[in-house]
Amino acid sequence: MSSTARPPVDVLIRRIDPELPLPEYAQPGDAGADLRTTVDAELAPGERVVLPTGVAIALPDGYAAFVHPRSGLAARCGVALVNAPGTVDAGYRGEIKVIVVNLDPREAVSFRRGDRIAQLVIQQVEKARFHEVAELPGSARAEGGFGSTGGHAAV
Ligand SMILES: O=c1ccn([C@H]2C[C@H](O)[C@@H](COP(=O)(O)OP(=O)(O)OP(=O)(O)O)O2)c(=O)[nH]1
Ligand SMILES: [Mg+2]
Repeated sequence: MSSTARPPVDVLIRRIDPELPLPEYAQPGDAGADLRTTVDAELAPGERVVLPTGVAIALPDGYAAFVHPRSGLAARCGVALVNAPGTVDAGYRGEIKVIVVNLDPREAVSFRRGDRIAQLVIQQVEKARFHEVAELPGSARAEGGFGSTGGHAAV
């Protein structure tokens, strides 16, 4: 059977921390490559921290990388990313960082150097050319916003 998978995009990566493994896809079909923290950290309930990952990348033009949370950490420990998904621009050459928050109301959470804390999803992104107009074309939704289709109180 022939595969319909597209070939992976080539991304240059620089190891800032030479001892830790590069980001890896845990399973062949995974969308995100796991990122590791290079430092230990303990977060009290409600505390946030910026964790370094020890890697920097150069994406091709027309791509971006998105720093997504790991669902297991969220479900087990209440760990979220403050800016999820974090956006890594194609032109960014600095170390990828992860802005982690402990949303558990009672328990502290600990990370050890090398722990997988987030996942990096690489995607093609469109660039818009904005055309200013006085009136936008009509649509079924029109200006109906949050909750306007029912189920929650409309804002
Ligand atoms: O989770 C993240 C999000 C961003 N970045 C890096 C890559 C990105 O290209 C840069 C800027 O991110 P963003 O544009 O989201 O932040 P900003 O506050 O708008 O900063 P800037 O004014 O530098 O664009 O920071 C990370 O390392 N991790
Ligand atoms: Mg920005």
